[in-house]
Amino acid sequence: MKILTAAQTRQLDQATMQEQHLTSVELMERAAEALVEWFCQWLDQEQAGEVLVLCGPGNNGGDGLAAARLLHQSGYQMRVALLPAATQAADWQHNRLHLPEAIAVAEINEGQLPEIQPNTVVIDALFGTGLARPLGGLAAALVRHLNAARARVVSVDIPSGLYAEASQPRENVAVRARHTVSFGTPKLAFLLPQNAELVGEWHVKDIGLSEPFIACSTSPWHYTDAAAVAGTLPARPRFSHKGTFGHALLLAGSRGKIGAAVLAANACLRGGVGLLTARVPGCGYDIFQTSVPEAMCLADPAADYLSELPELKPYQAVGIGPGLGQEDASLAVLRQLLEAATAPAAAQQRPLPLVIDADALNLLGRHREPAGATARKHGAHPHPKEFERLTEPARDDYHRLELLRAFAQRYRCLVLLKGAYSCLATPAGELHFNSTGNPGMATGGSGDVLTGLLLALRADARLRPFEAARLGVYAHGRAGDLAAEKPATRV
Ligand SMILES: NC(=O)C1=CN([C@@H]2O[C@H](COP(=O)(O)OP(=O)(O)OC[C@H]3O[C@@H](n4cnc5c(N)ncnc54)[C@H](O)[C@@H]3O)[C@@H](O)[C@H]2O)[C@H](O)CC1
Ligand SMILES: [K+]
Repeated sequence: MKILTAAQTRQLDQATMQEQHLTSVELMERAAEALVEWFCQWLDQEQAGEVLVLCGPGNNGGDGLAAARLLHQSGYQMRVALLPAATQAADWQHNRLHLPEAIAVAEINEGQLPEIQPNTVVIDALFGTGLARPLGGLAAALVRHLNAARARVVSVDIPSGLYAEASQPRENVAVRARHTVSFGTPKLAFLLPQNAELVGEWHVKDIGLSEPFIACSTSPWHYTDAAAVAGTLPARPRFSHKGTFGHALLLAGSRGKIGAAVLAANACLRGGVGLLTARVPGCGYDIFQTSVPEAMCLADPAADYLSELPELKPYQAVGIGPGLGQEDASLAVLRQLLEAATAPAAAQQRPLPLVIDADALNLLGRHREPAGATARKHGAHPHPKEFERLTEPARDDYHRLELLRAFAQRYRCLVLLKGAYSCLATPAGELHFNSTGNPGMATGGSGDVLTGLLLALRADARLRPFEAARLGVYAHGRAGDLAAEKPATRV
């Protein structure tokens, strides 16, 4: 799914109206209906009590007025407060005229901010994608008043005061919503950790916006949902054999961290790799062979860490990092691997795909390796701290995305920045945010499992690098989501 800018969203509205012969009032009605449908499923009339709708002067406020009417018709007890402005949008005026008289309407002023209790349900329809500048004056005072009340807030389209895709100073005032109900496509702002407390849980409702327009729109931002990965994984042909799916090499483990190698290896096998060989330090040989009997194992001559790179000829992909440790000898192995994988004399028919993670990235960051030499044609997946070690400290989440994008473009590699919405940057400058996964996965070993899964998919020559990476990240999160759905086993 594409993530569009506020400007593109306005064009999308126009295109939808033209294509479907709709008036703007009708499109607003669709948005309000979608919001109300969500609202009614969230809280019934009794649970909601009195619902206060705060309306700004634009179409976001118009959505709020239309929703107030529809909720009133569904039996909710409604109250509306209007933010004064010199002019109001035409569709706002239409919906103001059609607001049932039974709904109490008040105009907000500095000395008389609406009464909001902690149990009040508030629909925030002050500003949406038309926000043109930071909130100030009465609007800012109102939003501060709302936030201080700690009420249950549902923001329409986007929390008022938050820009859809632009960075903004943290001191800017914005609504802190419990839920944000948006239309058509998600906003970039929803996917960034720094906005999590404002956006709350977000929901994107389909209001039938123009598919052809969305398909033609260009955007560097994408949201990987089930539809995006559907059909990516090639079927396993009946006459396939283990060679069909590739032979992967995993370089992992050090004393005390052989578990990381085991986790990555198991994930690689479950990811469907044809053959897996793991190179582990001498101390890990017995542990590994016992824990992962399906894999082959090469013991490194050093007991506690990896010190030698094995022959690479047999492999279609190499993964390095899980539990690798920080020994200089292991950094030397990593350097040899990077050199061998990129050297023109390499025997492979295609550049040897690498999956670089965890301690391997820390090694690169600690030694400030020239990133071009290390990352070219490879896939790396750091978490934010690891990424900063590879680049520079980010001013905020938007800046981090810029750094990520620039890094992937400059060094022509796929880079996955791990987080709640892990972001995969491509050499073409696209950013793909993953939709799956849950906080239960924020635990040691999750990253090792992802490395193993990505390694399996990269070893399968039938998948293109980007497709393999996007699918691996999606499937990893989905596995976590399925696990979270299972009832916990009590011992
Ligand atoms: N396809 C859709 O997603 C649909 C969205 N709809 C809703 O329309 C809004 C966008 O409406 P728009 O009129 O463009 O903008 P706003 O309502 O956000 O605000 C514009 C209004 O506010 C003034 N203004 C802007 N910034 C400030 C500020 N900082 N302080 C004070 N005043 C400000 C500006 O001058 C205008 O007067 C979208 O979010 C959806 O909620 C449609 O309903 C249908 C489809
Ligand atoms: K809003």
